[in-house]
Amino acid sequence: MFAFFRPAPHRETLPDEQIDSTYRRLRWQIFAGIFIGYAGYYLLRKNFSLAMPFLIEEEGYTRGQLGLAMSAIAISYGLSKFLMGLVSDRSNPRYFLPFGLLVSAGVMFVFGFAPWATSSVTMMFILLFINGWAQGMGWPPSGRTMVHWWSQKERGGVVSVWNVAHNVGGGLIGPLFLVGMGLFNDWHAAFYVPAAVALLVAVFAFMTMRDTPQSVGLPPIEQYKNDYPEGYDASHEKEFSTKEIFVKYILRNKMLWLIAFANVFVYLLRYGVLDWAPTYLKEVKHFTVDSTSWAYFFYEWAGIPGTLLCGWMSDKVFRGNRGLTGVVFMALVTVATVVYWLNPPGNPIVDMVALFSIGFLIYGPVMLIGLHALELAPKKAAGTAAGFTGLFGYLGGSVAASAAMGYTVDHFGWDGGFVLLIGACLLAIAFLIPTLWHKQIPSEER
Ligand SMILES: O=P(O)(O)OC[C@H](O)CO
Repeated sequence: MFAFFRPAPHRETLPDEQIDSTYRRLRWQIFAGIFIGYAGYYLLRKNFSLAMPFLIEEEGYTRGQLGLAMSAIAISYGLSKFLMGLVSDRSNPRYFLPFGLLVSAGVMFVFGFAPWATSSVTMMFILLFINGWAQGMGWPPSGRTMVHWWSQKERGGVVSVWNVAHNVGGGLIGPLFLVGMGLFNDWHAAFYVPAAVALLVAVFAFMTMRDTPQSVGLPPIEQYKNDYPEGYDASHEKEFSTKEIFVKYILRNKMLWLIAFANVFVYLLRYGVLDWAPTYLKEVKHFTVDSTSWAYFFYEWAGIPGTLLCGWMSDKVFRGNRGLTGVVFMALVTVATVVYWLNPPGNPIVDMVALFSIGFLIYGPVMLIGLHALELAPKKAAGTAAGFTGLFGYLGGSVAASAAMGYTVDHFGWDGGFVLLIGACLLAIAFLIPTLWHKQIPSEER
C-alpha cells in the first residue's frame, strides 16, 4: 500500500532563468496547501465533542462513556503521528496529506449518516480510533514539506505561521456547526458539514502541494538559498531507510528525548486546561453555557498571536535558543494558571483574561517543540522526529489530561487538579532546561 505514496522522482533541473520565479510561485502555492490542509485536519479532530451533548440527551450515554470513546483519538493520534511520520518521511506529501484527510472525512460521514456508528461505545471507540490514526497523517507531511522548501534560516518564521493553521481550523468547528444546524436542523451536522469542507480541502491540498524541489526540476533549498546546515552533503538528498531514521536519528538523539518528555507536560497543560475549561468554569466559577463557549473560543484563538510572538521572539530576542524561549513561556503560563485557579468566583473578567493568557502562552511552546524536533534531525527524518515528540505529547500528556486530571479532581477536588497542572508546568521547564545549552544559530546569522 505504501508504494502508492512513494516519493516523486527527481526531474531534470529547469533552466537558470526559471529557477527563481518557479521557486517563489511554488513556495506560496505549497504553503497555502499545507496551511489550509492542516486547518482542514483540525475541522475533524475535535468535532465529536460538539455532538456529545446530543448523544447524552438523545442516546443516553454518560459523560464517562463518551470520554472513554474520545480517548481513542488521543491514543491513536499519538501512535500514528509517530508511526505514520516514519512512513511520511519516505512518502510524497502531495498524496499522503490529502489521503489522511479523505479517510478522516469518510469516518465522519459514517458518523453523520449511519445510525449504527453511535450504537455502542465500542463502535464509537473503533471509529474514533480510525479517525485519530488518519489524523496522524497531517503533521508529518507538512513538516517534510517545510524542511524541503524553506531553508534553516527561514524555518522559525515559516513553522510558526504554519502552526496557527491548527488554531484556525480548531476555532472554525463551532461556527461551522452553527451553520450546519441552521441549514439542516440536525445535530449530525457536527459530523457531515466539516467532513464535506474537509473533502474540498483535500482536493485543494492535492492540487497545490508538491513533493521535493528536485521533483519539479528545482535545486535543493540549501543550494537555492545558499544556506547549508552543519555537515550537509549530497547524502542529505537521499531518502533514508526506516531503520536508519529510527535508530540513528531518533533513538540515539538525546536532545529529542528531552523535548519529547517536556512535551508530555506541555500537552498535559494544553489539554488539561482546554478539555476541562467548560466543566471547571461552570462548576466552580458559575459560568453560563454561552460564556463557557466563548471562553473556549478565546483560548484557541489567543494561540494565534501567541504562537507568532513566540516564533518571532525565539528568533529575534532569544537568538534561536528554542529551549530558553520555551522556558520563559512556560514560566509565564504557570503564573496565568495560578491566577485561573486562585481567582475567586464572581470575577469572570479575570477568569477570561487568565484563560486567554494561558491560550496565548501555551501554543508557543507547543509550536517550538515541533520546530525544535524538525531542527534536530536531517530533513529526510524530520517528520519522524516531530512525530516522536507527538507520541509523548498525546500518549502521555493528552491521555493524562483526561484520565489523571479526572481522577485527581474526583478524589482531591479542583485544588488537586490545579496542583497537577502546575506540577506539569514545572516539569516541562525542568526537561527544557538541559536543552538551553543546545543553541540554534539565529535566523539571519546562519
Ligand atoms: O497537536 P498537533 O499534533 O496537532 O500539533 C499541533 C501543533 O501544530 C504543534 O506544533
